[in-house]
Amino acid sequence: MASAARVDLDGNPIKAMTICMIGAGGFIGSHLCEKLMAETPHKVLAVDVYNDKIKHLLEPASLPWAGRIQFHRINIKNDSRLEGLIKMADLTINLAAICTPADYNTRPLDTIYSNFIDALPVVKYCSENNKRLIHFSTCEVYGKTIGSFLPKDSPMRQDPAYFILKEDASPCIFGSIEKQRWSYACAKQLIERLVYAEGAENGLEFTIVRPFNWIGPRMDFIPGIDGPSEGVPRVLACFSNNLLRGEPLKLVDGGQSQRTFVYIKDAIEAVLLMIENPARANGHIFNVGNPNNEVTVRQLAEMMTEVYSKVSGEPALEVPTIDVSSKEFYGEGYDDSDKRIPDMTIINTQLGWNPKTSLWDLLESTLTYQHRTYAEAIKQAISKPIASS
Ligand SMILES: NC(=O)c1ccc[n+]([C@@H]2O[C@H](COP(=O)([O-])OP(=O)(O)OC[C@H]3O[C@@H](n4cnc5c(N)ncnc54)[C@H](O)[C@@H]3O)[C@@H](O)[C@H]2O)c1
Ligand SMILES: O=c1ccn([C@@H]2O[C@H](COP(=O)(O)OP(=O)(O)O[C@H]3OC[C@](O)(CO)[C@H]3O)[C@@H](O)[C@H]2O)c(=O)[nH]1
Repeated sequence: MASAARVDLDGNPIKAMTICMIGAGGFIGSHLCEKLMAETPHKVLAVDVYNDKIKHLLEPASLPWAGRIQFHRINIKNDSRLEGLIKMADLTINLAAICTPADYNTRPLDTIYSNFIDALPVVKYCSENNKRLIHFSTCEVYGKTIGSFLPKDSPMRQDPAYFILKEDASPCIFGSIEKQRWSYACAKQLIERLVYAEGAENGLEFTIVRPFNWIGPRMDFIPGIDGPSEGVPRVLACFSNNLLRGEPLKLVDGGQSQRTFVYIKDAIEAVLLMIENPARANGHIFNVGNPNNEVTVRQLAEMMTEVYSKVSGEPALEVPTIDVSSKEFYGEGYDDSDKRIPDMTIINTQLGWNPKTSLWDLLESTLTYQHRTYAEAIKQAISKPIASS
């Protein structure tokens, strides 16, 4: 039976479009490409320096969507082919970024260039060619909550007005300049302001996405297995690496920071709604997160330890966590967001989207993937004698 014609939220038929996806080879990009290939008629021009996370979508030629996804190995810093791809597409999605906190204070210039300078031509080509842009920013543009400046024991800290982060109301509050951690968030803030100005002055049709800690399979890398041994990925991969190696999980400054985590598969649903409902998404900035999944980093470590024990069948360590200073773990210039709870009003109103997956469930499916993918390789790596110097 022919599948029913797909319609948008207002009942209009959805026409097949061509999407230029920059950064398609990354964590979010790979899941978005999977969704677009499996559930839509759209075509993807996948632009990235790497394609290992989307190779399963590109080969073999017998895949049902073959011909609808093309990989272009391009570094957008310096490649004249970029404008041509943007002109070929109906929509450009820009995911490209250095977005691992360990880089922000140690590679601040690369971080600023990647998140601001390198995005400038993408915005320019979209605006000059009247092409729609979905630009990926970050929840980190909010920085710290207003409540974090109140006395520690102030009851006002419990008032949502002091911590709920709202796209069209909350300020962006960063640390001082020598806290170079904020190089990333500040670069993201300025590119948001440039996109917004292109919309206001030149009519660019844009949507800005502020992801709130999206996690799931294929996020970052496991150091020493599919990434550099000395690499420091984001917390999911750090903790997964510790669990896979039977090491205690390191809690930076005691793991007191709070985060809300959303399952990548829930978040991708929100992005697909933005893609296929331009009339509802254009001109908006969207928080995309799960306010129901808030934990401290310490609680995340405890939950991941429990879930990993269940999926691997291995007992947890007697002492599953150790505290480390941020200076020791990240080096000079680190600082942190205290709390990140997204206000969901705008995305609910415009797109009717809400996340579905609990933190326990998303950790169970993600750690099952991590164990299945890496446990054997880690066992081999650990059993190999260290080459004598
Ligand atoms: N994952 C999250 O929870 C999260 C949270 C906040 C913001 N974001 C934002 O979402 C976007 C995607 O994040 P992700 O988690 O998929 O990260 P990722 O690092 O997995 O993916 C980024 C991709 O961009 C590519 N890239 C970087 N610079 C490039 C260049 N010059 N030319 C071509 N390709 C380049 C990288 O090779 C990588 O594949 C980023 O802009 C990030 O700031 C993600
Ligand atoms: O081994 C570890 C690793 C990290 N932490 C602490 O966990 C918190 C979260 O860290 P992380 O996931 O690396 O990143 P952030 O949430 O701080 O910022 C990211 O969020 C969005 C994005 O923009 C892109 O993904 C990025 O900036 C943090 O408090 C670490 O200190 C730990 O204790 N142990």
